[in-house]
Amino acid sequence: MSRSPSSTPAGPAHPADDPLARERSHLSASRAALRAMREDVEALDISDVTANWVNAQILARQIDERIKALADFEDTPLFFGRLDYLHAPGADQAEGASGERFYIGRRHVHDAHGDPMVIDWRAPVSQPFYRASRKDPMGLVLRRRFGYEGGNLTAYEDEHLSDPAETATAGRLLQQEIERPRVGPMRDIVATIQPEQDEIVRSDLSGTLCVQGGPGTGKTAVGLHRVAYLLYAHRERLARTGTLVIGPNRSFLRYIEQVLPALGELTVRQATVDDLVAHVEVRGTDDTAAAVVKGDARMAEVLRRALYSHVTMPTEPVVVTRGSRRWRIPAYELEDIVRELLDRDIRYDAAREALPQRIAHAVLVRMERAGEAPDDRVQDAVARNAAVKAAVKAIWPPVEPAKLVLRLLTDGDFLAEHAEGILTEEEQKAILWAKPVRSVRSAKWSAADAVLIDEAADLIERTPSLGHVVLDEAQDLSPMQYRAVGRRCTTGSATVLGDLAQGTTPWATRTWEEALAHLGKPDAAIEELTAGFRVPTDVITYASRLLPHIAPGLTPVASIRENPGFFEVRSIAGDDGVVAACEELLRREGSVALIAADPRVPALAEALTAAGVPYLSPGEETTAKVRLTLVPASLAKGLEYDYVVLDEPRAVVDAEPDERTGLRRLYVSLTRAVSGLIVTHTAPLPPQLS
Ligand SMILES: Nc1ncnc2c1ncn2[C@@H]1O[C@H](COP(=O)(O)OP(=O)(O)OP(=O)(O)O)[C@@H](O)[C@H]1O
Repeated sequence: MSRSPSSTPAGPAHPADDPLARERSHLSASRAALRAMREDVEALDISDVTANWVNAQILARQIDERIKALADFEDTPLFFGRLDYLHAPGADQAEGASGERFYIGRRHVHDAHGDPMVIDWRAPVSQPFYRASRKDPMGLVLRRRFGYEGGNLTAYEDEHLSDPAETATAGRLLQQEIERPRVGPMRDIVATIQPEQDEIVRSDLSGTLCVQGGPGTGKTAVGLHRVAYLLYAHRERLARTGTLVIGPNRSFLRYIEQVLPALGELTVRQATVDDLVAHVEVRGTDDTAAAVVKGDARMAEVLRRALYSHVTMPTEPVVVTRGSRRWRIPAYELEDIVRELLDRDIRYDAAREALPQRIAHAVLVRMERAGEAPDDRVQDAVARNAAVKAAVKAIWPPVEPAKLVLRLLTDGDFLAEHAEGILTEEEQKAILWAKPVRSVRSAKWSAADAVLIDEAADLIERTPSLGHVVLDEAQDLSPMQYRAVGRRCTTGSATVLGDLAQGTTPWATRTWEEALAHLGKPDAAIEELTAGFRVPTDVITYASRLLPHIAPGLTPVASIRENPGFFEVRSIAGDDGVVAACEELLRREGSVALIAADPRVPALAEALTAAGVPYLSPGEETTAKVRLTLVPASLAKGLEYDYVVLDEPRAVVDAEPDERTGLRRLYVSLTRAVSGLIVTHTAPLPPQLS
């Protein structure tokens, strides 16, 4: 590997001989070209091309979005790499096939002649930037990485991939990028995606992929870059069908929300599972026993049975009077029609809508036999006939999903009838509401109830499917929640990201195979990421002591950070010691979190306030003045900070209903720090840590 003079600006006297100066001039030229591209769009006059106001609005919005997508952010490098190919890549390559040298960046930039100045990192021609190796140079002679300070290009680093004399070393620029202190929300990793991550990012849209990875292995980053990649590779299809990123809670979504826009993707919806199933207002909570039963996949069958119990076999004939004639469809024939509809794989409402037409058809057959020649209009009229309507209402009445669930949860006999042989009596008792509830509106629905309503709604009417769904922190979902996500990608695919060791719900996934089956994607490939980009070696080694107790069989994360970080377990006398540890870490650069068991948070908030140390809540953006976030352990998942003070491990474990969940919560809390961790305690540490 050869290196530039790093950040020393001094170079040869003539800029033309100085490679760094040449690269800088390509950067300025690319910036100018991007500006010109933006100005071209801004100058578009649409007054002549749009016939009406609505079209003009749509076009204006598209132009607006395009202008936004063409923005040049001063401190974001426009390109971060360069590839010199031995030969021009095949003439069939989509972008820039004519040249042998390509600059790789966040977006495509071309000059006034349409020749590429910067190639989108997602283009096929860019792939060797992430994948080429000495073993397989992929046609490259040179891979160059650029170092920036703010928006200024200050360094570069070369790999001559086909030069046998050059030895492979971990690049310093790459390492620097990985070790950069964290400030504010999550940022993209587009300049440093690693080969095993790139394989996930670029894997095909058609298949579902599940990624098991320990803390800080880049699952979230990979999932977000995968969306950006898929939107590039399948722009039209996904614009039609839509993409969705699902995260565990609001603060997590706020933490990741800027990554996709920074990659130029402004249209991806980000939501929690609760958002997806928000059919009712959630104001209640379940005890664990109830939540476990409600989240169990067997509930789907209970709901199905309860719904279809509304279908009543006809006992009376339908008699349709038209003019002077009466047409009679006997009960046994109606029954055949109903049975045939029940056997078909269609939703409850689709069958309900088909029923009047089927009955009308039976009437028409009789009319024809009697020598009449009825047409489609007659069939429609018969289907709307009062007698037919009344029969349909009696046989296949409309059902409201929330009312169905309400009845199951409040009417013990109704529940018993449909849960017979599926749920035990005890399980039924666990989910029955103690007090009667009058209406859907007055019910205190829980999050698990909303998922049941979503299941019922889907039994009645098919939920539309998106093109691709990324499901992060997937290990925590209940089987019923997996089903809710799965029905949103029945005709699309999913990327499932998670860590079995970080499962902290009572229903947390035991195996990915099981989870994928509930999701409806049993054939998904399962990949594992084990290189850790976040947590320093000493810290991850300490946290990994818990692995045999929380997820035996999982591979511990191997930290690839060179910076050894800073790690201390400190016995203290009281909350003053916690505040002191925070103040100590605040003297360093970067973000600081105080993570504590949820019940400890109020006392610590008071201690910080008393000491005059300002702090934020998770999801609030840090400022130069306030860099400390007080994080309840229950919200720490998925987040990261430069420095962490972890308060009282024993309390973190004890705050959970059982020890294994407690230890998993502790594992999550211990693995949030990038540069350093202080564990403070007054009580003895959990023995599993020793
Ligand atoms: N290839 C990479 N280059 C630079 N930074 C990376 C790379 N991959 C991951 N990171 C960084 O490592 C940190 C951890 O990544 P991320 O949050 O995606 O991990 P995770 O596996 O989702 O962790 P957790 O299980 O704790 O949620 C992030 O700051 C991310 O930007």
